[in-house]
Amino acid sequence: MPSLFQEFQLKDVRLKNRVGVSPMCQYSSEDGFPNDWHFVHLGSRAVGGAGLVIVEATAVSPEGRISPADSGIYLDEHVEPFARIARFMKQYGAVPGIQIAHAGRKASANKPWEGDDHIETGKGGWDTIAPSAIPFGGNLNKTPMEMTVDDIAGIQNAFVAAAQRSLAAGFEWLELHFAHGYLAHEFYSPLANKRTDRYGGSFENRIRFIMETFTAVRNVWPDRLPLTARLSVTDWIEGGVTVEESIELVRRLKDAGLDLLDVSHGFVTPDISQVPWGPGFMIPITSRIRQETGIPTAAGWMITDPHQANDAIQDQHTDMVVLAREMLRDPYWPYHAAVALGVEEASEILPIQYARAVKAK
Ligand SMILES: CC(=O)[C@H]1CCCN(Cc2ccccc2)C1
Repeated sequence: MPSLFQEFQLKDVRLKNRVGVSPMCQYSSEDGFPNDWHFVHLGSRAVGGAGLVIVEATAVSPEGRISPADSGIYLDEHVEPFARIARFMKQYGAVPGIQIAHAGRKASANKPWEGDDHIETGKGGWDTIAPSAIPFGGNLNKTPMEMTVDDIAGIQNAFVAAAQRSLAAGFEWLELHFAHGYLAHEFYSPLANKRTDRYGGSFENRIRFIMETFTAVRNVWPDRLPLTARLSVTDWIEGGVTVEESIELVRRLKDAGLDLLDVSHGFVTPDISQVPWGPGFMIPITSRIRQETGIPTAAGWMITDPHQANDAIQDQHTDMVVLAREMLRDPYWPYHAAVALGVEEASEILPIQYARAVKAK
């Protein structure tokens, strides 16, 4: 069986293959509620054969949404609509996952197709918060309010409550969003964090928010279920976070109970000129982190080809892959990959309703 289609056991959860659907913002909610769009968008990727489907960045508080249309799990009423989606995904063989997030200074923005820019406070937007009163820049140029230590504790409590609601909704895989220039990454990166208290300055201080938040969530998330994190392991920019620092952070998260790292990069400033874009460009860095920390990994970014994905796993560079845009192009990518890799009975990746018919020539 090709490596891509071998099962993957993580704690008490077993993925039927190594293909994950990356969390992808849909900007399609009202007051955070998932709806028929999310049910079809996520359900169809479970039907298409992915071993893991992760729900988009779901806000732990209303002001933690990137846009007013982001999904959220900051209300108890959010649980049941998400539970319906998680049940369906599980019924069709995908492990139901969810990413919980706070957008920090990148919050209060328009949808990408409506400008991707900040919305003025009082005109549909809201005041943003961050470790320091430093704007992201570009079209997200609102200056955030510097968080007090009480604000920090409040957001950490919101992450804990969001984790508890995620469990109640039936999710079995939780990913903390520590990447892409959102709140946790803003604390981690010297490019965004100029604090002079115990949450800023030294490496120890800059990782404090991440370590405290992770530990608080670990304490409420069952040990038998994977607790994972997506981390921007490099800012690519002088003065930003480095892979070397991130290896030390990952070691500490692993010691604190991290079960897998979803390796990502960048986006703490508008400058993406240093990013070495290209097919699978994050696989070598993922491999290094996996090697040097021993943490199971998910590799993402510009992975599109079945052989490319299979080789990354076969060659021990990562435990699994997470696909985003490729899954938008083709929800049935896992089935097509199985055919491409010569998996016997590839049609059985699909639900019973389809399998025989799909096999027939
Ligand atoms: C929530 C999150 O992490 C998402 C939001 C949308 C942009 N994503 C990052 C991204 C940037 C440029 C091209 C593709 C993807 C990050």
